[in-house]
Amino acid sequence: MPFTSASVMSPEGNGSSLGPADHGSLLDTCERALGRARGFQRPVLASWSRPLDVGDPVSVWSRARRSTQRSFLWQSPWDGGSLVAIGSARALRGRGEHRVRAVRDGWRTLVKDLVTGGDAAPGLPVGEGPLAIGGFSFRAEDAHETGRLPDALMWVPALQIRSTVPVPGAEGRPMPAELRLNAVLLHDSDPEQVADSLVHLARLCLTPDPDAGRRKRRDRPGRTCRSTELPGAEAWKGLVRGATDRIRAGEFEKVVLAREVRVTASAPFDLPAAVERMRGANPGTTVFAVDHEEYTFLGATPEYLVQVGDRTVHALGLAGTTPRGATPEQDEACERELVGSAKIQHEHEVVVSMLRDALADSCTDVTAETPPQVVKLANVQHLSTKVRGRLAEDSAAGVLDLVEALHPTPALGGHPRAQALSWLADNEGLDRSWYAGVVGWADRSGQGQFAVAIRSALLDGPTASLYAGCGLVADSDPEAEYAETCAKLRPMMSALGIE
Ligand SMILES: C=C(O[C@H]1C=CC=C(C(=O)O)[C@@H]1O)C(=O)O
Repeated sequence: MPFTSASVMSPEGNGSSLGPADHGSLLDTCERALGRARGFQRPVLASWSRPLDVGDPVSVWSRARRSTQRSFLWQSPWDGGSLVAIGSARALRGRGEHRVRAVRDGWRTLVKDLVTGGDAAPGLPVGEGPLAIGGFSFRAEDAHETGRLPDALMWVPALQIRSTVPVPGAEGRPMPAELRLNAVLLHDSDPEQVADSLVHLARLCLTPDPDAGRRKRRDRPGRTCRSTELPGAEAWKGLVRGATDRIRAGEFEKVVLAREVRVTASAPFDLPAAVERMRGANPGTTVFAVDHEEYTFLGATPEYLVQVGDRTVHALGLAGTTPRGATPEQDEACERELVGSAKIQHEHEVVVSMLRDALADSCTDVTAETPPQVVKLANVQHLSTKVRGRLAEDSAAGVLDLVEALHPTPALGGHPRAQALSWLADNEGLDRSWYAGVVGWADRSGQGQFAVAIRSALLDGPTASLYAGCGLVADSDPEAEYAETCAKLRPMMSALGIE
């Protein structure tokens, strides 16, 4: 594809197009990577960047996501970071027990010979250079057995745009961002061809979509939906009773039991519209979407597993739930129950103490905030505790090592982990896939952010699997737990337009 300076124009005007000098600099980066690939006789990652102005990054994702097999959207309230990634320069895979480590090792090897070019954008949230993005299923075997999303899939995107999340009302107004184009060069690659195809991709992502307005107007088509609960409501409540029996018998202390609602619609779901609704209705959550082949996994989660920036580590204990009240008085009563219930406190403390212990292996100055805070979401409220530490001077651990150490926490699996997971494997009867897994990104110096993928759904055209789970302890009540899962499912139902 021949390059012309006018061929890569974004809708946002100045600062948002690539020129011939950019093309020359990108080509130079690819040529240097080729030289290194020939010298070392191994694949070399080339990563070229430049500052750019973008309007709403979500609109870039919306128009470009289906042009390649993989895309990624990330909008986080933690540091206001936004990431849109299209295409894949290199997949990093892992299987089984050591899947996170396998991905980490693949990533480390790839960035060892990294060749960079262009200019990085200053002043963006944490994260630097090319990123590895993607996630891990709840349990290593799940996805492998059923062939939906892989156990572990991270990849280096061909195109990544990092910026900050637009403040409400400012969507579409140009703001500073970094465009980065990545490719892996082999000893026999043609650098000109590589550079041209990256420019072609950038054009695709940055060129305005004349249909964007029309698409917004098609927001809620007259779609009809058929839903099935897996398992059925009474069977699920029976499982709750079975779990609490085992807990009282001393087999384990806590288990997080989930259920699925499978929805078949008369027409495919409108995912850009769903993302818009999730963003609008769930402030304070991380909105993510992972496109992999025909599947899309998306969610708006209030929980993060771990964040590493500048050698500071943050983990979050989020466990213990009550509904939101219909009036301020009722809401306060629900909050009092959340804060005052010994059962909920216990459910929460199990998570926080595991996080504290796990961080202590690689961190100094590990602290957990006390007392736990109350996080209010659209229709539920949770107990929340931030746990923080500093990576020890002699620690080489990065964010992926912490993912391996922490996942799954007792907020998703249970405690003790092995016994709870074994009970779930024998009884839950669910393919959780990436629900209650982790989704996020890592940079080459071990910084990164991983969210816990709850309040999420896995979509395949007109079929959606929605998930929700509850932490069970000895005195959990099946009816109350069932109602809690209904409340947790509601935001995704509304986002997808399922009534
Ligand atoms: C497992 C889920 O939530 C977890 C996170 C917050 C509160 C939870 C609870 O109170 O049970 C769960 O541990 C879910 O939303 O599917």
